[in-house]
Amino acid sequence: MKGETMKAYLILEDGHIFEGESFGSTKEVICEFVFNTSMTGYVEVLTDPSYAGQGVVMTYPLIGNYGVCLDDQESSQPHVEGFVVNELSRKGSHFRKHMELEDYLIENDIPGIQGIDTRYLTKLIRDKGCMNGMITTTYYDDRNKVLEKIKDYRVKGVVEETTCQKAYTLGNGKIRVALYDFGAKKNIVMELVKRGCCVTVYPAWTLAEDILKENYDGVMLSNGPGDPKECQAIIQQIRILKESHIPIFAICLGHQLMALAHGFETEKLKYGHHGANHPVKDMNTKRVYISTQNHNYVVKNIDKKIAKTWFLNVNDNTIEGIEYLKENIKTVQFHPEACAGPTDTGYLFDEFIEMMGGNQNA
Ligand SMILES: NC(=O)CC[C@H](N)C(=O)O
Repeated sequence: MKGETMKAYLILEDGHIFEGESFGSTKEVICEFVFNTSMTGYVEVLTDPSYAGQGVVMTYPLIGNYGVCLDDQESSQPHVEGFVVNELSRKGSHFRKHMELEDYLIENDIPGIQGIDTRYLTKLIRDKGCMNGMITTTYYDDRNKVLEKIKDYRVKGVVEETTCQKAYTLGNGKIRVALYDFGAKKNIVMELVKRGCCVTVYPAWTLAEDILKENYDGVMLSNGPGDPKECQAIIQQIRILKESHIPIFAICLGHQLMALAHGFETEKLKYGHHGANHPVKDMNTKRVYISTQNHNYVVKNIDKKIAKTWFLNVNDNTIEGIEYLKENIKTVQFHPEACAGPTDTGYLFDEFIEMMGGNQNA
């Protein structure tokens, strides 16, 4: 409750218990915890649908200091299940601020816990891998009972939860793009609209034939939450799309699903990449860009007869982008639409425009 301090606990599946102070909603949640290394952009983090099923630990120690500007939301509401910070700034200061972070979390029923040694917690997740956990204001005498529940938790069915319910169109440019929404961030649409596109956003369960019959200039596959291998029905539709030779650009979950549609494999990383400071190398030009990332899974291997690695992660050499050799398809694991975050790779949207034949009016 706002104004009052109430104890809260973060209980991890390995038995670690952190005591802190509750903020935002006081409801109890169980989710998978990951850490995010961004120094700013907590509103964008909270509202990135790819976090559905996950709780986020911010490594930057002071969160909330510029409040919440609703225009910064990446979707209509937060998708993070729980929020862990070292110190919550109760009073934010910014000329664009609509409300305090705490009020925003109360309004959206998202529990937060502050006063946590997030440096220790991050090291723990880095050493042991991302873990399930619970945020609760209840003190449990019998921890074993809740530990069972915590361990049993799985991130599941989250694309269905975050995709739009009905198709809608934004922008009135000449280039017509269909965007498959697996839990899309708003800024993907905005980057396309800015470049003269008219974007129709489709629910994740849309059939490829319904998109193909509209004769779009290109298709975008969005980011989204969960394990890409869960999305078998979508992968089937992507196979149909790619057979049609329509230009396709994909980001994050879309990139993983396109790889699976080609018979490549994905795997889960130990603690994923979540932050606005991940260096990626363009293997064609050997240039390094700083990118924003939020993923737990990666494409493990590609068939060199079908595709080549386009980007590599400079920290751990994982695949960050794929170019398909004989198809008009390019995909990236990171977020060129990042907002807030580095905009270094925004030019990839220009490349997509080129893939669709260019824009005379741009
Ligand atoms: N941002 C995304 O699209 C994330 C993709 C996928 N859910 C992962 O964790 O790897």
